[in-house]
Amino acid sequence: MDPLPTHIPNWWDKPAPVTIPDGYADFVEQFRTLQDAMTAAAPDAEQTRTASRLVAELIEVLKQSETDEWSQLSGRLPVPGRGQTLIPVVHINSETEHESRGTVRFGRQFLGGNGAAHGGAIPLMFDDAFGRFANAHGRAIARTANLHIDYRSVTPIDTDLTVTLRFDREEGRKRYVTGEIRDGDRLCVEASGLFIVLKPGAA
Ligand SMILES: CCCCCCCCCCCCCCCC(=O)SCCNC(=O)CCNC(=O)[C@H](O)C(C)(C)COP(=O)(O)OP(=O)(O)OC[C@H]1O[C@@H](n2cnc3c(N)ncnc32)[C@H](O)[C@@H]1OP(=O)(O)O
Repeated sequence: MDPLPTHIPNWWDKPAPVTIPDGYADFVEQFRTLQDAMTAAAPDAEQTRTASRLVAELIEVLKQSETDEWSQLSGRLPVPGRGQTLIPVVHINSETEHESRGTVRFGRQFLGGNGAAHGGAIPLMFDDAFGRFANAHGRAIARTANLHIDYRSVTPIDTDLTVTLRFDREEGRKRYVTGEIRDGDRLCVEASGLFIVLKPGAA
């Protein structure tokens, strides 16, 4: 597992960092496994009742620590996937200011049909990966203005795929990024995005 820092950094101009408890990263991984297991299962009535009771207990435990956006942990961890269990996790193997290379594996929860990843999971992955990359390397905060996806061939689930992101150019407040997913040599997806640096005072 990727090493977990002990605190969340301030991505926006917000108060004090939040402490990450021991075991939280493992819990996030378990939660992703739960989503895969849920998708892959065909429980009988008794198994459904048991699973439902356990999930109800889990909800009760988590609700005890419900908090605001700036204190929550999910989506804010400075690690691959950011602790956001909805998003396919891109593991970065190498990165410069201009290019990022890594891997992604779409688990069973991202199944569209017949072994192929859902067409909506792919832009979700790119928005997050582009968003992180476009905002990395000391660059000022920018938001996605547009995102374009070309599905060139089927993207398989449960397969280690390579992801490449490129920071193509910057024109004033506009940042242009492109990327692709490959299964071995086979091109699965091409993507491009426009990120716009926020105007002073914009949130
Ligand atoms: C959220 C970030 C957290 C960062 C923290 C640290 C990172 C931690 C990791 C986080 C990883 C997750 C990252 C998720 C990233 C999202 O998903 S962000 C959420 C999705 N995006 C949004 O909600 C954005 C909604 N839209 C907006 O807020 C505004 O439209 C925008 C995009 C800020 C632009 O508004 P604006 O600043 O008023 O821009 P404006 O002055 O109208 O236009 C500027 C230029 O851009 C052009 N332009 C504007 N929109 C478009 C467009 N759609 N198409 C083409 N051109 C356009 C204009 O024509 C203009 O061109 P020029 O005349 O200068 O040549």
